[in-house]
Amino acid sequence: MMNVLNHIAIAVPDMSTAIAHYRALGAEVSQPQDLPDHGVTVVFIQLQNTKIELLHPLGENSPIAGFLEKNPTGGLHHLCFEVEDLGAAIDTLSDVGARVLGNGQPKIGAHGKPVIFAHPKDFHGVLMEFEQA
Ligand SMILES: CC[C@H](C(=O)O)C(=O)SCCNC(=O)CCNC(=O)[C@H](O)C(C)(C)COP(=O)(O)OP(=O)(O)OC[C@H]1O[C@@H](n2cnc3c(N)ncnc32)[C@H](O)[C@@H]1OP(=O)(O)O
Ligand SMILES: [Co+2]
Repeated sequence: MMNVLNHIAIAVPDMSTAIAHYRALGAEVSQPQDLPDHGVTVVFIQLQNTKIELLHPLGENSPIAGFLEKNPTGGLHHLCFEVEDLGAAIDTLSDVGARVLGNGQPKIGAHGKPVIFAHPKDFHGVLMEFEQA
């Protein structure tokens, strides 16, 4: 069901500073992408075996605003796994008692594919994102 780690997401209080840090390390950093439907601006750092997603709040009701209030210098925000069948993943999450966020309906993510999130309190303290492979 899940066998690829698509990205590791980090919430950052200042996107320009974060981009500069990763570029200084020689990382390949994408241009910022506003995702108003998700309340974030994202940047992807391409690695050989996965990606890092830098996240910054966008708009008034960003779902990551609370996280940055609690973690003002930023922090690891979520893991994103690719799954062959997102519908089956939703069913499995329900079977194991994990709440699927956003009324359980997939949304189109930064890669133009459907994604869902499972509540961190139901996954050992880790916010889990699942993206249709
Ligand atoms: C999809 C586009 C893009 C992509 O990759 O394509 C993205 O990844 S967009 C990423 C941004 N979108 C989301 O994160 C959507 C899902 N997230 C949410 O709905 C919220 O962030 C939620 C519900 C997980 C938390 O919201 P909020 O912090 O406002 O709620 P609470 O303060 O009530 O938090 C409840 C409880 O959970 C802890 N928490 C919050 N965020 C995280 C986290 N990222 N990792 C681990 N734990 C988290 C928070 O501290 C609270 O714990 P408590 O012990 O009760 O204080
Ligand atoms: Co993500």
